Amino acid sequence: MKKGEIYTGTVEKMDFPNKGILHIGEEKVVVKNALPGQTVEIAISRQRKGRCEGRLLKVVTPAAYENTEGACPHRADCGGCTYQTVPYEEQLKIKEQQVRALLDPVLPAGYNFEGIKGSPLTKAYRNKMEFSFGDEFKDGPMTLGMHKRGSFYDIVTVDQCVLVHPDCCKILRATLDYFTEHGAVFYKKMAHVGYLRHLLVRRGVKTGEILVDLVTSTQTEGTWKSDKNEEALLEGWKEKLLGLDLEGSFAGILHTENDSLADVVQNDRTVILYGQDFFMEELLGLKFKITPFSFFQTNSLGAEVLYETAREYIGETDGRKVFDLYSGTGTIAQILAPAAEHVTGVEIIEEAVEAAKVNAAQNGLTNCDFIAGDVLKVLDTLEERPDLIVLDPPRDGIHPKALPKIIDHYGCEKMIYISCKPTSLARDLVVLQAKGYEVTRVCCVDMFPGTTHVETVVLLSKGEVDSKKIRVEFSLEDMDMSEFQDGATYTQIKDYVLEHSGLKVSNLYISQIKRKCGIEVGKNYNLPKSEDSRQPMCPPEKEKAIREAFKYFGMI
Ligand SMILES: C[S@@+](CC[C@H](N)C(=O)[O-])C[C@H]1O[C@@H](n2cnc3c(N)ncnc32)[C@H](O)[C@@H]1O
Repeated sequence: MKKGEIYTGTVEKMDFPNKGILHIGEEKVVVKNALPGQTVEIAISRQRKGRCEGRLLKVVTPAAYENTEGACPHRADCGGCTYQTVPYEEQLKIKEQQVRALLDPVLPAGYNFEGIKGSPLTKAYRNKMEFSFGDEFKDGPMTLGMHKRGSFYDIVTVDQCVLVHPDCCKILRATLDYFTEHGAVFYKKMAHVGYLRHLLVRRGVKTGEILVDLVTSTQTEGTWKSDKNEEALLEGWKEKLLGLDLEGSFAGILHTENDSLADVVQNDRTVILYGQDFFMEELLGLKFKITPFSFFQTNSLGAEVLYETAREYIGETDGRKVFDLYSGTGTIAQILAPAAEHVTGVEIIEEAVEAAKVNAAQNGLTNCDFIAGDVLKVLDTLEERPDLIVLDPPRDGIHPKALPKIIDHYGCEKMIYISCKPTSLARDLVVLQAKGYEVTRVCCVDMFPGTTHVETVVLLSKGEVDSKKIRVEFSLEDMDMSEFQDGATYTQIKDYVLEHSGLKVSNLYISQIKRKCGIEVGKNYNLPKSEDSRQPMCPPEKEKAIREAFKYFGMI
């Protein structure tokens, strides 16, 4: 098979998270976003080391189970939801199969997999959305919404997005119309010029409280046409929002300045234009204060199912000391605190830790402490010995140096691992089992209907180390074994860079920076073939992001 050749075939299954698998003759081809049962036309995009990848050109025949009724009108363009046309029961089946396919090779045969729990809401379930300003076509009119499927630049206006409450869509539309009317220009992320960057909308599903934050650059000179100064421009925007006919009510309208080169929603300075800089949400009878940039599960009702599941797995906490590692705004800590003797939460985002402290006080909990810092470092300073540990790390899983530390220094009878990425979970479970933990219960909770994401909850109990029980027969195609060695794989580094800076980096760039940092790259790997051959050199912005990933993975 050659790059560019076009074929038609039927998708057999979908590997995590969105890799449709089909065979053209004897050849296995991986096609992103192609659903099982669909007959698709594809163009071969990559053929390397026995792995063939194709680009989806069109769906020739939909799968028998697909149903477009009530599906999102933006689904063809927006990169957000792959499973829009898949009935919910079928989505759950696909996700369950994908998680099992990743866990089966690393867990003992017959392990206790308890299935998948669905989300109480399958539409309008998200309490948070980050929209970007941009355009859909080169020099087209300004848009505000999500990245077009597979595109780094093009933005599709998603004012009928089905994942959020209609209030959020009205706010999006009003904001886009207002700034278009005033001739404001969006920030071009490669040229680093322009004003409007992102619109963050958070709305409590239980409380109906709305927090809106407009993120702009500080470039005010010549970036809009109306005669208003910045203050007047933002005042007009605020008034427009306050005049909307919404079901919920505004807790706050904010303006954040961000001049970072990376395309991520973050703040340099936030000003309150109306109300306050947080909104309240309720989970399992507790109240939580949520600030614009702190982590809070995006599906409030789904989070209740997730936390109930974790609480059930944990069982008795009476008189126990608990560590909640990667605690965010302290939700899990506070759900466990009423019965526990003491709970310690550790979280890297200071804003989230401050919110956790306020939340615990408001919920009348006096036996929780929250520490701001990197789990890897904070673990060295804790004197308390926990009876139980809850691990809820970010997508990359637990830092390769932090996991052995957690087990060796604090390893207690029971641990709960909540994971939003089954590949990193599978990797960490190998380490946990090798260190004597047994997986006693596993189940999935779907917090993200319509999308390919899924959460997995695992109960681990300390048992005897029995190497025969530990199966490490990985398919190298699904998982790179070098993930278990010191440092990180190229895929992990790429994922980290994309997630934390919004930048895409190539293997070539990573290897260039590895060399600069004196890290082993492998003989002749990505070296130019001859002295005068020209290779693109990693731009400074990407170098910075790659170095940050190296630091995160403890490689420098
Ligand atoms: C999946 S969230 C879980 C949050 C919380 N348990 C909840 O359910 O809301 C992961 C959290 O880990 C935090 N985090 C990421 N890296 C960290 C690190 N190295 N040390 C401590 N916290 C970290 C993130 O800021 C985020 O709040």
